[in-house]
Amino acid sequence: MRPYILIEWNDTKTEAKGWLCVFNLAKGYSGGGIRMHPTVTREEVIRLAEAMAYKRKACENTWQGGAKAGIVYDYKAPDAVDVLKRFIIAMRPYIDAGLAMGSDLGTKYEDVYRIFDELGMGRPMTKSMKNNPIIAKGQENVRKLLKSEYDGFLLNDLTTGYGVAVSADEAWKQMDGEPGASVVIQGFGCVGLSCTHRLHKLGYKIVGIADANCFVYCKDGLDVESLVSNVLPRGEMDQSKFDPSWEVMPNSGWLDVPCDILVPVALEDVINGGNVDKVKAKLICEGANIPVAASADPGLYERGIQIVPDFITNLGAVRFFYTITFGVIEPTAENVIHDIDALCRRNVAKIFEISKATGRYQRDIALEIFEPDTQDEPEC
Ligand SMILES: NC(=O)c1ccc[n+]([C@@H]2O[C@H](COP(=O)([O-])OP(=O)(O)OC[C@H]3O[C@@H](n4cnc5c(N)ncnc54)[C@H](O)[C@@H]3O)[C@@H](O)[C@H]2O)c1
Repeated sequence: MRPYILIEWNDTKTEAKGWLCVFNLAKGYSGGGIRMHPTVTREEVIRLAEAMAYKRKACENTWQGGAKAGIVYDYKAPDAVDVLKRFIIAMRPYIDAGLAMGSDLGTKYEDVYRIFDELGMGRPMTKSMKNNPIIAKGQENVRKLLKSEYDGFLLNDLTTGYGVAVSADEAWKQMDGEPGASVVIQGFGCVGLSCTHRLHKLGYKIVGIADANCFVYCKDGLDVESLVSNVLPRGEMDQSKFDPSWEVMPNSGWLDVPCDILVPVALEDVINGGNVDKVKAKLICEGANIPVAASADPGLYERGIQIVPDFITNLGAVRFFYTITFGVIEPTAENVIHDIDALCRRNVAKIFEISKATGRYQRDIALEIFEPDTQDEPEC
C-alpha cells in the first residue's frame, strides 16, 4: 500500500523540519503520535505510519486508520516544546478535521494535550464522533483514566510497556522456554521502563539495559526495582545508583552480551543487516516501532530466531484509547490492563501457532493476518 497523505513542514524559527503521514483512513478517521528526534527521516515517518495502520487492525479497531508525524529536532533542547507547538499549529486543519495526534518518542502526551488546550482545539474527532454520545462519555472516561495510577505508574505510562512484556512472555511460553529467562532491553523511557518492571514481576531476569548514555550489564540480574525507582527524566538511568559490580559499557554494547530474549524499545532499525549476526537471543520482542530493519529479517529467520512484530506487542496505548473512547470495556484501570494482556496474548498465540504449524516467519504471518483495510470516504 502507498501512504494516503504525506505533508512536509519547515519551522519558521529554527532549522527543524517534519512530516505528517496519514497512511490510511477508516471511517474517515486516522491517528498516531508525533515523534521528535534529530535522526527522524521522511521514510521513517512513512514506515511508522504504516506500522500504525497494522496496529489499528491488530487492536480490532475498525474506527481509525494509521498515521504518524515526525520532527527533526533535539527533544532535549530548551525550545523543543515550542517547536512541537508550531508543528501542531501547522497540522491544525487535519487535526480539527479529526486526525488524532498523540505523543511518541521524544514527546510527552501531557505537552501535546496542553498545546491542544492552549490552542482551544479540544480532542480530535470527526463529525460522526462528535454526534455520538458514547464517544463523548468515552472521552471523559479517557481524561479521568489518564490521571489514574496502576502499580505505581500513571496508567498511560504503562499500557504499552505492559503489553510488550506480556507479549514477550506469551511468545516465550509458546516456544516452551524455561522460566526465569534472561532479558536485555534497549530503551528505558515510557515503554522500556514499564516493560522492564513487568518482565521482572513475571519472573524474568533482566541482565542488561541500554539508554541514551550507556549499557549496564550484570549476568546475575540487575536490581530492577532500584533502577525503576531512580529513573531520571527522559528515560535515563541514574548511574550514581548502579551497583559497583555491574559492568557499564557504551550503549552499543547491548548486542554483545548473551541473553535469551532481546527487547529493543528505543529507536528504529537498531537490528539491521550490518549487525544481525551479533544477535545471540532466541527471541526478539519488538517493543519500539520498526526496531528491526527489513535487511535483518532473512538472517533472523535463517538462524531460527523468533520474533514478535511491533504492531502486535506495542499496541497497549492505542488499544486503551480505543476501548475507552468507544465504550468497548468498562472504564477502570484494571479492565484496561486485563484487556491489553488478553489481546496481546491472543495475537501472539495466533501467529506463533501458525508459525509452528507451517515453519513460516512470524512477521510474514502477522502482516498477512493484520493487513489494514482502507476506507477514505468519511462516514458523515
Ligand atoms: N510511548 C508509547 O506509548 C509508545 C507506544 C507504541 C510504540 N512506542 C515506541 O516505543 C519506542 C520508545 O518510545 P518511548 O515512548 O518509550 O520513548 P521515550 O522517549 O520515553 O524513551 C526512549 C528511550 O530510549 C533511550 N535511547 C535513546 N537513544 C538511545 C540509544 N542510542 N541507545 C539506547 N537507548 C536509547 C532513551 O534514553 C530512553 O530511555 C519508540 O519506537 C516509540 O515509537 C511508544
